[in-house]
Amino acid sequence: MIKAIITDIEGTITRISFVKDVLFPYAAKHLPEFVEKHQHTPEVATQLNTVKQLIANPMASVPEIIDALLNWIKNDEKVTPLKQLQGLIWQAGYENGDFTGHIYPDAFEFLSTQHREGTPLYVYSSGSVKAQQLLFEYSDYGDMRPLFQAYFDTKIGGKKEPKSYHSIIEQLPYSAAEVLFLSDIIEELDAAKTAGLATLQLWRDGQAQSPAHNAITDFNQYMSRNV
Ligand SMILES: CSCCC(=O)C(=O)COP(=O)(O)O
Ligand SMILES: [Mg+2]
Repeated sequence: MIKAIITDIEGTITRISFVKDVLFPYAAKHLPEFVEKHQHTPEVATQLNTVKQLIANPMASVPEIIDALLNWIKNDEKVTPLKQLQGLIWQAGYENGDFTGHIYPDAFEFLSTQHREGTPLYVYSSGSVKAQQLLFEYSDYGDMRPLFQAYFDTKIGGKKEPKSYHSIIEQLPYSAAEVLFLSDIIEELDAAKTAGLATLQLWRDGQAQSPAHNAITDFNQYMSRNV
């Protein structure tokens, strides 16, 4: 029996094009100035040091670090220091009203219903916890943060690695089999299933499907119990 739900964000409850065509370009546009300006604040300096390690260049200059980060944005690489910096950069965009966090209407209805009926909801996304909370605080439906119990990002591990799901389950008062993981990406669902979680794929944008996981095109199908 499912007692809790962990949801992915992009492609599952949020349109992929909102992330790719709105959030990523905003981050790319503002990242150089943001890094130049905040490079000495501890929160940013820690991430810049991690970038230096990842590009195996301990002496990398700020422009070289910026180039690496912009390249990762271009290739949609889920690299933790980039995701952490993106969260910090998007804050201004949300606060200035440049955009609101996209949530599919059926996803909002589903999450609200589950919350109302007492099913605890958790988030696991490659976007940083800060980025997740901003998206929900400034969502199309207003502040959705009260719907969620806790948030996980790649600080706990990559989403395609079973051990990340083991680590999350260790922090929850449920066994793996009692938790449903929602995602649009087969490799993430495979990793969750290997860790013992129940899985359900959201198949909204023609993503690859796998017979290993139930799939729905929107949450109305889940709510009418067609899965
Ligand atoms: C949390 S909003 C930003 C989304 C993002 O940066 C991202 O990489 C989305 O990855 P997900 O794991 O939610 O598919
Ligand atoms: Mg996703």
